[in-house]
Amino acid sequence: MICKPTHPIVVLGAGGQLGQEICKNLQSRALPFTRLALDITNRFTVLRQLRDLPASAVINAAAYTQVDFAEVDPDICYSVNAQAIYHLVEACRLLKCPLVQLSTDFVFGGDRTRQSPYSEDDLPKPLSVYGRSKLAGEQIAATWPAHFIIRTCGLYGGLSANAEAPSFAKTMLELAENHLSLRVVADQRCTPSYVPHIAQAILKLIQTEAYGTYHITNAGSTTWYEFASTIFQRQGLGVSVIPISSADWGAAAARPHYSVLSCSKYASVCGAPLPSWELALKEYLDYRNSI
Ligand SMILES: NC(=O)C1=CN([C@@H]2O[C@H](COP(=O)(O)OP(=O)(O)OC[C@H]3O[C@@H](n4cnc5c(N)ncnc54)[C@H](OP(=O)(O)O)[C@@H]3O)[C@@H](O)[C@H]2O)C=CC1
Ligand SMILES: Cc1cn([C@H]2C[C@H](O)[C@@H](COP(=O)(O)OP(=O)(O)O[C@H]3O[C@@H](C)C(=O)[C@@H](O)[C@H]3O)O2)c(=O)[nH]c1=O
Repeated sequence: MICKPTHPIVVLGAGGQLGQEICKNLQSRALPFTRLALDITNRFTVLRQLRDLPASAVINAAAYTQVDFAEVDPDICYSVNAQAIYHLVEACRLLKCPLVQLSTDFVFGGDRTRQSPYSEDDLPKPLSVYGRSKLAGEQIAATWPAHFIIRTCGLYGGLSANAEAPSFAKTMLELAENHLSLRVVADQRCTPSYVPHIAQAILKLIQTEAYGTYHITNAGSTTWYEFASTIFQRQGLGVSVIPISSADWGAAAARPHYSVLSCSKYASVCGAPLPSWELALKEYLDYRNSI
């Protein structure tokens, strides 16, 4: 069951920030489905639309990603992030092709003393409805042996409806236009990751038959406070960034204080790690400044 570099690939959630970037990389090989074209929670539609396609893989970039709203509406979050994956497993079984299921660093966080990067073998312990729903989705995807479960983190720099997708980085740059100071959490350490790098890494990995769970992020780690400060410093913006705690920010969903992912398994299968978050951020800002 090899995903040959010339064969078409189904991309679900093709209107999302990662889905769009994957389709851009695949060019004519993409068989893209936006939510409007295919609602993954509808088993009948999934099987009818996918069963006869000449697909060599199904990449599921569709998800419910509103972490705070998920706390008040867990049913819709679970139906997209978990229940729907049963339908995708069924479709991949019919198509005899691998399932590529995107997941998140938010499957971790419950270990509050953690201070070293999580490997794929570490026991997940989510803190939020979103994190638990994504973990459930992983477990369902893993019932199909030909699976790639890919955990990533803090995506930015992708497109949505042909404009830049909402992300922490974009929000910071927009807020800087009319704020002299911003309060940003300084007690969540993770690795914000640049969508073009993640999309390319996924497409490289799935050309192998090394099925399993992988962590794929840019290298290194930072806090949102440091990330925002670096953005403003690099852009020469005089915004003062005030470090605050997650409790001060007061979001509905709890976030991990530490969710850095070790990506050494990806590097050993694909030959090299991704660039550091600092280099990725430079690439993003250079691109943004050039348009
Ligand atoms: N964003 C991030 O920082 C991170 C994301 N991830 C994971 O990466 C993956 C991609 O995330 P990202 O691109 O940022 O997410 P987006 O929210 O940008 O895109 C998700 C897409 O899924 C679509 N979708 C939602 N519900 C359904 C449904 N029932 N059927 C079909 N499509 C649906 C959405 O459509 P619509 O817009 O119409 O609702 C949207 O286009 C997800 O699995 C996410 O959990 C992991 C770590 C970090
Ligand atoms: C806008 C803003 C956010 N924040 C905080 C809130 C939050 O804790 C942190 C990041 O905010 P965001 O809302 O961008 O991201 P958040 O929803 O925490 O991001 C997550 O998205 C999901 C889908 C994932 O899977 C994760 O990997 C993760 O990146 O920054 C501030 O402290 N100050 C601000 O001005």
